[in-house]
Amino acid sequence: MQQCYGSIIRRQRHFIRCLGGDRCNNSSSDTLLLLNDNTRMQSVMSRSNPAIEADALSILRSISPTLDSTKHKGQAGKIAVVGGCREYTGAPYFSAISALKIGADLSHVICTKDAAPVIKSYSPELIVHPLLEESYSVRDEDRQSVATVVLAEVDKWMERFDCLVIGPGLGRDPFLLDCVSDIMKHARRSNVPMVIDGDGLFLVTNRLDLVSGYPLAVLTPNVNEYKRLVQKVLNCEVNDQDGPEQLLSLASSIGGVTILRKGQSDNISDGKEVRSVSIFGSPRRCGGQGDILSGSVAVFLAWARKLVDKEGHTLNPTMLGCIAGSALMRKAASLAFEDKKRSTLTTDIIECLGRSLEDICPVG
Ligand SMILES: NC(=O)C1=CN([C@@H]2O[C@H](COP(=O)(O)OP(=O)(O)OC[C@H]3O[C@@H](n4cnc5c(N)ncnc54)[C@H](O)[C@@H]3O)[C@@H](O)[C@H]2O)[C@@H](O)CC1
Ligand SMILES: Nc1ncnc2c1ncn2[C@@H]1O[C@H](COP(=O)(O)OP(=O)(O)OP(=O)(O)O)[C@@H](O)[C@H]1O
Ligand SMILES: [Mg+2]
Repeated sequence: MQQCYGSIIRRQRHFIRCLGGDRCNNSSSDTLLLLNDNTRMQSVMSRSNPAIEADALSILRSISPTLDSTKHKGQAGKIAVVGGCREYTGAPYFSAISALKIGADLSHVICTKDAAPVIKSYSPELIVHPLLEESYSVRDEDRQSVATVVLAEVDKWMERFDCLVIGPGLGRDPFLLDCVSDIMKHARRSNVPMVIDGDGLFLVTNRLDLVSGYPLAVLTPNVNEYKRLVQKVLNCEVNDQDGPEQLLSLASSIGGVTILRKGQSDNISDGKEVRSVSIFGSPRRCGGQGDILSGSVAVFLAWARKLVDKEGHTLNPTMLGCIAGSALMRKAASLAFEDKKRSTLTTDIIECLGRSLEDICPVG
């Protein structure tokens, strides 16, 4: 193990030299620190996270489309968030509005009938479909017919979506989750990429067949969601000593889906490679930041799919989408925190998405 870390540390040192950063070796924590051009200290590697740091800013720049007058509405992406129920209306809003603020042309929300008027009232920019139903509003004998209607309505739109986000604020009602399982099967048949988060991960952890072997599926677990996935799929506990190896093995065991494990560093694997994004970030842990991330990954994944052949990237578009989405979310969180400190909220971070993107990838 010691030898293995030695070689990883040598590789990381080489990588840091390639980045042109100043290096200092903090022997007490055994962590390499990089001073970037803003003199922001970034912990790029530690023994608990020996994954290769992605060149996230270059990736973000290379997959963001140019803005020019020849383009028509829709070319920069049409995203749909499947989520929003009686309890949660904030999460799908955060995800869908983030997609728009980053540059998607259209952002839909497919939610329960009760949640729709609330989500519509947050923003006129979102296209809100009051389609889903929870058990309490459907009689047992009507379930089959209601499920058929839900699926038919979503199917009318399916081919128009460049990416679905499944799960922010979806809730865990069994009837609703059955309908969402059907939506996921249809999305898969139509080759529509899916970012799965929040209660979508609760669903998928119990129904791995929904994503297993689908290379356009991205799972974005937080600490709890990751723990449940590891227990279910690998039949063991999370092992942070071998974090990247375990992540790689998890992604490969689910048939090559891409997993973005959120945390102090975001670690990303498609079962073949592991990359980490450690730049920027904020110490504020208010709820809703994962929802911003899901909308952000959906947009960058849609863009990466369109550009990946032209740019000659070696990483697949799901990895690129995760890396870019993570970097942007963390940059926006750091800007919001600079301004709002302890009172930083998710809405403040959303307001910083545009400036963050402009700092990294100016319009021209
Ligand atoms: N403003 C909002 O509307 C927000 C909504 N969120 C949504 O909240 C939901 C839960 O996400 P968390 O990150 O809190 O998930 P976690 O898995 O971290 O859940 C938190 C705790 O609540 C329990 N729990 C939640 N719902 C349960 C249920 N129906 N039955 C039994 N136990 C339940 C979990 O087991 C866990 O102990 C997701 O749909 C998520 O998208 C979050 O994204 C935060 C912001
Ligand atoms: N300790 C940390 N330091 C820096 N950034 C972090 C830390 N933990 C999480 N993040 C960042 O915050 C974002 C959201 O991660 P988090 O774990 O809060 O998701 P979540 O629990 O699903 O959020 P939500 O409340 O939206 O459900 C990720 O992009 C991640 O990079
Ligand atoms: Mg979450």
